[in-house]
Amino acid sequence: MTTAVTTPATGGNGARSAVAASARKLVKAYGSGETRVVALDHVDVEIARGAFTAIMGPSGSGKSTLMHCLAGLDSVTEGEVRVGGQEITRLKEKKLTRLRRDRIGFIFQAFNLLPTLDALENITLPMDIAGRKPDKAWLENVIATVNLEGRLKHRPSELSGGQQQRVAVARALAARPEIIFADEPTGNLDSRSGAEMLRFLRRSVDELGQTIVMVTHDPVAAAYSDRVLYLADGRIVDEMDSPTAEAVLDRMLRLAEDVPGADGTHGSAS
Ligand SMILES: Nc1ncnc2c1ncn2[C@@H]1O[C@H](COP(=O)(O)OP(=O)(O)OP(=O)(O)O)[C@@H](O)[C@H]1O
Repeated sequence: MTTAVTTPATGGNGARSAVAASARKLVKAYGSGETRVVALDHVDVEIARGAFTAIMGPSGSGKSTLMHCLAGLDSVTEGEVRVGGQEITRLKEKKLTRLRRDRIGFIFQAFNLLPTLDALENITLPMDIAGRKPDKAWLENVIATVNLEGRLKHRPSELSGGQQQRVAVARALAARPEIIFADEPTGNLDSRSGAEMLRFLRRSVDELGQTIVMVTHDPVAAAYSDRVLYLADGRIVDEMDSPTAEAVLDRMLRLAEDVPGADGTHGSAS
């Protein structure tokens, strides 16, 4: 089974679709002949707008590849990907770059902050590069959401790891992207900063209406989401709405019995 059905977004304004991004019959293969690896095997998925979606699965199951294809960071072998209704798989690199810059936000494990800029300058940098003026009220809202009001003039070296991560979150939120992709965003944080970060992501969905897709190995992190998609061997094999950490862990263990390698010990995607 490779189908995941979206949860309808509540309270839509009618003009925007309830789906922020989608993939249809998405195949991504690396290499050819003997060394060909099918990382994604006919994946159908819809990412609900204004919701927090977690992608889980064992190492090598295709999580990062799915995220990169949905974000227009990686080309696809077959199938189509849409962001906000726009088909992106056949876009030329220049248009893709613009789409990523204007409509997509990223949070990676490494925060990629510029050391010579202060927190506020780091937050507005993508908009400065794009020549866009930040919406002042929105920016203040984002900064308040991530609790950075007292730290805006600090450089990254003067901030704790958790604070730096919050700057990275604020940077992703500030431009009001259509969708934010977060790849193991808590991977390099201690558990307290990680929990803080996840609460901010949750708040940005609840209070700012942000759409977030997060790749994670951690059932506790996944429990902050609205919906968990489980990948194994390049396919979506299960999904769960309103997850709890216990339910996610239980499902992972059961999938490990059904799908060889789904316990994360020897995942393969061949
Ligand atoms: N550039 C590449 N060239 C060849 N194979 C690749 C490439 N990138 C990924 N793969 C393969 O595609 C499959 C899926 O990889 P992917 O990184 O998406 O998995 P993942 O679920 O994110 O793994 P992890 O949890 O370990 O980060 C793996 O078998 C991987 O070896």
